[in-house]
Amino acid sequence: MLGVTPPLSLASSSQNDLRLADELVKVLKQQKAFEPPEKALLRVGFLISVSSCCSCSRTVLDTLNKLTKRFVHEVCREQGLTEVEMVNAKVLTYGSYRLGVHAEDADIDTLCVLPRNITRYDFFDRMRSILQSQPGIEKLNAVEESYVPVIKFKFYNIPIDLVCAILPLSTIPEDLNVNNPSLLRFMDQRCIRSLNGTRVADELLSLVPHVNTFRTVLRCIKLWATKRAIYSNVVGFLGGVAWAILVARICQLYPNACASTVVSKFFRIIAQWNWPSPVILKAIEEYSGNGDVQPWNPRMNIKDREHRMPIITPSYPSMCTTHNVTLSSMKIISGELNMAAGIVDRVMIGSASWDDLFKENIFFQRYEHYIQVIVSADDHLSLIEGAGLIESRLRQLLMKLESAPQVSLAHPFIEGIEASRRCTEMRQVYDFIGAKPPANQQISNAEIDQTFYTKTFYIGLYFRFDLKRASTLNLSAPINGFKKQILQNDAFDNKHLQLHIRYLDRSSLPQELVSAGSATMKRAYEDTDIPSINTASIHLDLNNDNSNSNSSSNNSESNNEQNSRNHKNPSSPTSPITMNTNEPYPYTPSSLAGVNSTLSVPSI
Ligand SMILES: Nc1ncnc2c1ncn2[C@@H]1O[C@H](COP(=O)(O)OP(=O)(O)OP(=O)(O)O)[C@@H](O)[C@H]1O
Ligand SMILES: [Mg+2]
Repeated sequence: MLGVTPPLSLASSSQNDLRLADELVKVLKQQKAFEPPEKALLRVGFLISVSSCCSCSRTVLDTLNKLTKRFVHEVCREQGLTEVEMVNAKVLTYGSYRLGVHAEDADIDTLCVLPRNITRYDFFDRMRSILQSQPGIEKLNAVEESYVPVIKFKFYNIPIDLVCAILPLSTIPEDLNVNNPSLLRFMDQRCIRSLNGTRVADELLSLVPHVNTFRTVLRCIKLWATKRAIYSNVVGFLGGVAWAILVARICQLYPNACASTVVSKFFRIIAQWNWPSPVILKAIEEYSGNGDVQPWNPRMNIKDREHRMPIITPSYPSMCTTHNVTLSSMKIISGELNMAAGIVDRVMIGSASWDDLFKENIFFQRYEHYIQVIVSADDHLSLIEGAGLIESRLRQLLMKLESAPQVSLAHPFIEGIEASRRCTEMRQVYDFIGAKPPANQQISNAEIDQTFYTKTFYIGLYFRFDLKRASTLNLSAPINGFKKQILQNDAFDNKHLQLHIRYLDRSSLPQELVSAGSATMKRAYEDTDIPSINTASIHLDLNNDNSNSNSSSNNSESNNEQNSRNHKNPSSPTSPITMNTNEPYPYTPSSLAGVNSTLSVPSI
């Protein structure tokens, strides 16, 4: 038996379900949930021409492996070691690539496994320079201070995440078994976390009854979650590993069922899960007392009790993959699961098709009210760094917004949207970065010739009451609180970066956003006008409290001041606050109801 409870059914699937499973695979292929063979070859083994000026031909993973060995040998030589060639290092994969479920546009998650004489500093210094000078590598960004330190880049346009783990070994055997727990004993926390991705992927595959069924179902769920704009760990939804654990759990509960049956069970069971009961694939291994990485344990750690939808990795030390989930994102995920359960029920009886499951959620048509968080820079590298910081902190803003009594739902779009524009007048700059131009015409008309870059994050807002009838809504405390937090952060480079937050109603959104679906928004778009604030429809006061922001956000502040003056509603103080009946509530509260206690996992 796999899993922490006996299976719910050992039955095999019906002929009808088997036929639907075949249809599902066809639809997944049409939807590019499988990587086409030519791209697969580029990643793993086929020879490609590196560049016109270079006679050698290599593959992405093969090249990374060779660069890693070169890097380690260089450092060993500098350390004066003899027999440097005897010291080995290697690259492993993790994430969806290792699970065998990566889609056409997925990243490759890679891990450099390094011997004990190499330091993390060497990796971020020497390895980074080696990568930087490698043909085919671009957009390199090292995020050294993150929870799992990583170097991100594109290699022949394939996004790569490269992390490193230093093992307590003098050389790394080619046939290293990463699942050997004794390896963890003398490793630092960051290395343990980095190694964990590979260990989790291997263990996940060993904990499901049929790997092929698991993979098909996971491809289906990943595609559905992407189309419905709920696939993203960083902004508070679920990322690849969390969806993988959920799918693996349902596979365990129906070990003999085919993919279509498992998909239908998946939506019903997860929609009714008795949160915060955790989803686990095996009993969590207790803290061994070695090192300071403690497995997830809500009885011992207060922080772990805050997790709303705990989905726990199987390998020691078990971690919660969903600590970013907020009240709003939980409502949204539950609503989407319920809707999908209804669709799949119809697919199973032949009154709907799989394509109906993968209809895009048009985020930019769903809400009346949006907040734009615009980070801008005068060079692209600063933008990448600044935007990374904002994205990783966006959850703080979401939590602040959803704690405002009037806000029923704060829904982040799953990714920031990049734009760049060459500006020849200062007024274009102000317009582009979302700041108000100064009153002084001379400054505003001043000529320049420079390209500016922005990354814009969107939050859809749903209010508890009808804004047209209610008083002016003051969201200045959460907005300014968030701004202050960012601007005071040392990692936010005030010299090159600016942050502006503003309100837009749906009619003021960039047109291409409103017409494009969530999945097609992945591409950055260039030279696009971001409209100025539509003053006629604003009822939102973002700047009416006592909290002050850092001076570099002055433009935005004065902008908001102006707006709040423009939009005082004379009847507001006495306007009754009414429930919003104009717009159907996008995720019904009933989507949170329903408990299936028989499925809950054992107490922890
Ligand atoms: N919140 C998290 N908690 C624990 N591990 C995580 C978390 N996010 C990422 N990881 C680890 O990093 C790996 C790669 O993350 P990533 O977001 O690329 O997901 P993925 O499974 O590779 O899916 P995708 O196809 O979207 O790339 C995960 O498989 C997991 O091992
Ligand atoms: Mg990945």
